[in-house]
Amino acid sequence: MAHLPFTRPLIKISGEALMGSGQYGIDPQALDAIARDIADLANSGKRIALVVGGGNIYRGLAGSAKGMDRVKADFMGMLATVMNGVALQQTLVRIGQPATIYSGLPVPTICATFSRDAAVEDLEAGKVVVLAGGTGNPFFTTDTTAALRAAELGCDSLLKATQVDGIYSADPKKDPRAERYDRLTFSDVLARDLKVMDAAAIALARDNAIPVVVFSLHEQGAIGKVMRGEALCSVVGTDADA
Ligand SMILES: Nc1ncnc2c1ncn2[C@@H]1O[C@H](COP(=O)(O)OP(=O)(O)OP(=O)(O)O)[C@@H](O)[C@H]1O
Ligand SMILES: O=c1ccn([C@@H]2O[C@H](COP(=O)(O)O)[C@@H](O)[C@H]2O)c(=O)[nH]1
Repeated sequence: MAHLPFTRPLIKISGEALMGSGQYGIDPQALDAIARDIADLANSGKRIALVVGGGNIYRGLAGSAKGMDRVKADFMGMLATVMNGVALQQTLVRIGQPATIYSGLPVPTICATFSRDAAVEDLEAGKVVVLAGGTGNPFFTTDTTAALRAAELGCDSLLKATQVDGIYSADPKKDPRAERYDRLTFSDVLARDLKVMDAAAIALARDNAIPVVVFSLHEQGAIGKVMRGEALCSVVGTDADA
């Protein structure tokens, strides 16, 4: 496993990872562990932007499958990511790591609406920038948000911290015979319809030449470990990188 040379990563934190061993919501211990891992990385000089998912609270598709209007359900999903984002930013600040939060969905009583220039200024000042509220639009996901914000903020990589230790030939939670890949191209992921991230996110990362790294957040210090080449991951790049 190789050390990852990135200095300005955008890290997408899975909402489900915030549940810890629970089935729903936010586990304070899991939140604390993730925040400490991120703070260690920030202290090593990396400029870090974070996009947080909402799968521990609400997903629009699940809501609409049960009869909810899709657009309203997606707004509920985006609100879930605002809750996770506030929890993460507050935990970072509590442990001494300067951090700001912006939301793509305007909720001005809670936090500032996303501004690219303000977020870049915060990154340059060494603050961790938490990006909640998705893109602010229904029919998208926080993976697409992560690829979009990575391009807007000039990030050099998109690290997807999730439930699985990489990209497999099929969903490893459903197919125990699925094979894990160390390296893939964007075209591989799209052509083989590997559903670890949605196609819109992969296409945006490809078009902006932003490598994508998928790894598991389950181990203590997982983000630091993957950056130092001490944990499994799958790297998606252009044909030239592969
Ligand atoms: N080919 C594949 N390789 C790896 N994982 C896959 C693949 N296809 C589907 N998956 C599934 O994708 C999941 C990760 O994406 P998912 O959108 O569910 O969660 P997330 O983006 O990490 O965040 P959230 O919990 O906030 O929704 C993995 O847990 C895995 O079960
Ligand atoms: O731009 C966006 C981002 C997210 N949503 C909704 O939020 C939930 C939670 O995000 P996950 O990526 O699934 O963690 C998602 O299911 C959508 O309902 C959105 O509408 N627009």
